[in-house]
Amino acid sequence: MIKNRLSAIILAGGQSKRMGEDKALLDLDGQPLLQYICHCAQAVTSQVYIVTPWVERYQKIIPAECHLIPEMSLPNETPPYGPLVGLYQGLQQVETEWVLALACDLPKLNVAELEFWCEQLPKVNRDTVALVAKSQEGWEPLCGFYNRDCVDLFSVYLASGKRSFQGFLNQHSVEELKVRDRASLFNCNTPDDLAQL
Ligand SMILES: Nc1nc2c(ncn2[C@@H]2O[C@H](COP(=O)(O)OP(=O)(O)OP(=O)(O)O)[C@@H](O)[C@H]2O)c(=O)[nH]1
Ligand SMILES: [Mg+2]
Repeated sequence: MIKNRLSAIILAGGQSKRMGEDKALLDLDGQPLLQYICHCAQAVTSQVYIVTPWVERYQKIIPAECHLIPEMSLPNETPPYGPLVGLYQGLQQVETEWVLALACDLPKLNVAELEFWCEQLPKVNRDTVALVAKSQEGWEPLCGFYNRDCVDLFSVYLASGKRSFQGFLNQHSVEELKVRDRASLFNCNTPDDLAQL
């Protein structure tokens, strides 16, 4: 039932400074990490989008049914604009009531876990604008769901010059997404993280 109410936005426009090479292209059991994330997302929605400034780089590696959204330049700002801007730009392109937001550096994400997350969506309160996982460090903004209403909230937030996802999530009506398999939140940011896999 949720499938046509839900789309997914994967962000793949980070600098990968800590990794030293593009995380989206890391090899995970023979497939690029971004491709793996696309396949996971496709298990819960047929509408999968990737927001990136590097459309050509990823065109060949993503499944044919997934759509690339080119990240637009912002006037008077130099890239990188950060993940909140990426999600905002993606949200403007989708039509579903809810969007699953994902990072491209989640090698332990899996379909069973995403299905568990999706089951929580119909139970959120009416005024909830996002359902997002939390860890010891705080919100995990790219492991969660955002209501389309967030487009307007992001717009106001960004216009005030703010870019922090934590700040945004703390100031709105956000519920904590229950996570069954904590490993699925594992963020592969550094060569050491990669070696752990
Ligand atoms: N489209 C888009 N995605 C971004 C941007 N910044 C970060 N992301 C994505 O957001 C997710 C989380 O990024 P991080 O792991 O925090 O940082 P990163 O920039 O990829 O890597 P570092 O340079 O090491 O901090 C990844 O999927 C990134 O590709 C951005 O400016 N635009
Ligand atoms: Mg990360």
